[in-house]
Amino acid sequence: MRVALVGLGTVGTGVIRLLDANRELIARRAGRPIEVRAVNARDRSRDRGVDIARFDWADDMMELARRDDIDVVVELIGGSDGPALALARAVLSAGKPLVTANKAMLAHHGLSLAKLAEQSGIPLKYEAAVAGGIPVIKGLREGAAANEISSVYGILNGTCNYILTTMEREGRDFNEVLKEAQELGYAEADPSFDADGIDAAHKLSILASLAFGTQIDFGAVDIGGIRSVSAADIREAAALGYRIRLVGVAENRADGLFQRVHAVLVPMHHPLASVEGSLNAVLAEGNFVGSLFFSGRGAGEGPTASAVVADLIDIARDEYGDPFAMQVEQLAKRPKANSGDTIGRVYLRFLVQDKPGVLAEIAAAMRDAGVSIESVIQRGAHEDGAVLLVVVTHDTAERAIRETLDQLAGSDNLIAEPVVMPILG
Ligand SMILES: NC(=O)C1=CN([C@@H]2O[C@H](COP(=O)(O)OP(=O)(O)OC[C@H]3O[C@@H](n4cnc5c(N)ncnc54)[C@H](O)[C@@H]3O)[C@@H](O)[C@H]2O)C=CC1
Ligand SMILES: N[C@@H](CC=O)C(=O)O
Ligand code: NA
Repeated sequence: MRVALVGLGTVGTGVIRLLDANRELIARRAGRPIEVRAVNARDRSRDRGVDIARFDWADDMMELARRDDIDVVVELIGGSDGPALALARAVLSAGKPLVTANKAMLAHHGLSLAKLAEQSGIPLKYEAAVAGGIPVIKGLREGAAANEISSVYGILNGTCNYILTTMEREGRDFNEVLKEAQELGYAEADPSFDADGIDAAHKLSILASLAFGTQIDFGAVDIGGIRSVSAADIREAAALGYRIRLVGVAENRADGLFQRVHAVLVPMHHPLASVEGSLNAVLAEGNFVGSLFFSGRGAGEGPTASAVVADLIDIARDEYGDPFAMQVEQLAKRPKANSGDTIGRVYLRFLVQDKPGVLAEIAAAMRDAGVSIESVIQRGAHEDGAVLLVVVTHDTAERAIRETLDQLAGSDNLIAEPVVMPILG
């Protein structure tokens, strides 16, 4: 099977290395050899540590869609629109199979691309796009296909998980650890997609569609990131028996689809608490299978290449079906659920003035909103006479937390925006 690779960065070079290293095994498993025939990237001469001189260099990536000597195109450029989308459309319209790791493109255009694939009766495969090397697309699309799935959630961004767990273990600074994650090849070209939760939201919207049989609705994901999580939050959470993780949650609720990415407190005994570094994990609840837990490396060269090549092997074996497990027209359109109804315990961290009446003001705002307090921790002088105040609530509706914060907005006693993190489980 003759492959064209477009994009020769972390993932593209990983695919070349993997196909070189496991050539014989892959040929036996795929039933035929899989070989890279042509490549294209922005820079032809960059030293990538792999020999690309043995492949045809395509000056124009779009020609790859039309070439008779190419059976499959692999898009590893990235970006939701621009050249990646133009290439994907051209490849599928030409009736050629496409493999992509591009979750941004799928979150925005997955359904129209799946329609093109359907029309041509050819595969659109994207295992690498969600949770890197973990076969979660295959797991949900095939393994759990018999189930009604009510929720799917987990750690979907390796960069954020690497940052949070390194900050936790080594007490190091956010920016320094982010730089390291970039050097390790985990981060997106624009790392704010990682830190601000957008990448995890892309993946969550794809997972939700696959799990629930609904249309991808990236615009309906509530998105938060990890920039506001401080070393103090990590310490306070640990003292309370929790770890902080960026988690994406999707639930198929009676009133609609709930999709959210946010930093949460995870109890130490919860399976997500032991997910460290660039590992990802996904949990799903099926009505017959029960709980499923998938874990493995969510980012980086090797794991991502592993998922891309698994897709190529499926195509070589002629094993594929509808990209989102059913025909696009069968996917239901659901409204966004009302998140105000979400019930749970919440961690609130305030940085306040060290003066009488501050605690009373916060407690009054909570009382007025009907929020019941489980515990309060006040840590002496923090910085410049400020005091750190951590409040953990009993089960409470999210709208009551919003009311509390609205009431406190603009208070002279608050030195910084309060940090709010739900407590999982
Ligand atoms: N790095 C990772 O751990 C993972 C990455 N992904 C996805 O895989 C894709 C590739 O990611 P990386 O390899 O990390 O990115 P990268 O930035 O290392 O490589 C991107 C490659 O695309 C090429 N490129 C960019 N714009 C181009 C253009 N206009 N024309 C031709 N070539 C162009 C660059 O020259 C480079 O070779 C992205 O969609 C990313 O979101 C998915 C899972 C994990
Ligand atoms: N930037 C992403 C790469 C994999 O999808 C991440 O950190 O998870
Ligand atoms: Na995957």
